[in-house]
Amino acid sequence: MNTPSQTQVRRAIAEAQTIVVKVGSSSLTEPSGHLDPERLNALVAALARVRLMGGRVVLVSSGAIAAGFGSLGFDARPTDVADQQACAAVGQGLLMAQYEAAFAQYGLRVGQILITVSDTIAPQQYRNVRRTLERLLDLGAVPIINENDSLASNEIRFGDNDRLSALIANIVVADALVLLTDVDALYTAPPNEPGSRRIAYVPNVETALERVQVGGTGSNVGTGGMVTKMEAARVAAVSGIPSVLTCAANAGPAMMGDPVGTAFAPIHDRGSSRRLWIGFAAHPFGTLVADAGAAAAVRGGAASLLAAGVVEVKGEFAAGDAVWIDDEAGNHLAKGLAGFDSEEIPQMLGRNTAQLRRFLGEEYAHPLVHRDNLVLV
Ligand SMILES: Nc1ncnc2c1ncn2[C@@H]1O[C@H](COP(=O)(O)OP(=O)(O)O)[C@@H](O)[C@H]1O
Ligand SMILES: N[C@@H](CCC(=O)OP(=O)(O)O)C(=O)O
Repeated sequence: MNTPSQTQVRRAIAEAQTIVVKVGSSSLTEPSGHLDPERLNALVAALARVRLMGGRVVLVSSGAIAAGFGSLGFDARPTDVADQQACAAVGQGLLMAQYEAAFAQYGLRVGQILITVSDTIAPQQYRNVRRTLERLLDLGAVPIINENDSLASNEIRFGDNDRLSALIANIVVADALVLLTDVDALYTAPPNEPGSRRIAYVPNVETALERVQVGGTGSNVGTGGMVTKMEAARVAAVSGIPSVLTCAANAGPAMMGDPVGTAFAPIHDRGSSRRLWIGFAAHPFGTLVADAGAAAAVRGGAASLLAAGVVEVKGEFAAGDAVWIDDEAGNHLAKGLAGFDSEEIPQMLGRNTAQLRRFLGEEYAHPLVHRDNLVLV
């Protein structure tokens, strides 16, 4: 696709019908670990304006842990995972109470959705999340999403909400993603470094990253810093979604297409959101090793992975879990959702569909990974 100009990208954001806005912990709380109602209300005012003008707004809000630790008696954001989960359980309620009251001033309802990575990998859950979000938007409500910190196991937590917001933008087929944080833009290096300069427009986030020095969080409540925000902007860009990164105080102007913060152009046309979700979110639990023929077929982009072309299965997984598809040299070719439990697969390897049907029964006469559930990496 042709690279759009900054003006075109800003205009696309201003005209977005469905918009996903992500706000970080540091933009909603005081360092002491209490919500800052003034900043939260200012953000809600900007979002309500877009909603009342007919836009469909999804808010991905961090801040549960930051809002909870002060009330639970911690002096600072705890580092122990169980402490963080307890703080999130308390803080999420406090956060939603504030949002409910703030949106109610504009006659708007909010709906809370808490998501874990593992909840959203299985096709059934993916469809449920999508359907609930769409119905909330159709009913005029503002969905407010956070990671389900109290349940998510640490190994597969997103941890920050930046990447989650880009995946949500995919799910709701958003026209724009707005990343709000405590710095007004992306800089050529962390803003406290002398000589770092604001970047107003990034036509290709993948190549730009080679020239920008991004660092971790600059606050004591945020997570991920600019690294995960760039990853979110990249996921949005390759999904065909323009994005803008700025500080929460600039939320209104950013959504109006004013030249604030940093705008990122889309770098591909839109793909299937479900496939993108598998590619970006699904955490692989094992590996299917393809022989040369199957590897070539998978690389071609339109083939399912058949048991006849698989030489080895590694790891333990259940049907519906994500797996890597590797070639025999160990290169990752694709990510996909397995059609069978790992323990069922060894007896299927090397057999064609007719043999699977004859020896194992009709229920085994299917691909190990169907092409609809497979994304090249
Ligand atoms: N190149 C960069 N440009 C801008 N900010 C950067 C850069 N590298 C690192 N940062 C840091 O990223 C921080 C924002 O991330 P984070 O603290 O995780 O915020 P949030 O809570 O909003 O997710 C900024 O405050 C800044 O200190
Ligand atoms: N889900 C967590 C998000 C953790 C976090 O701090 O994220 P962020 O501020 O977006 O870097 C919370 O609500 O506290």
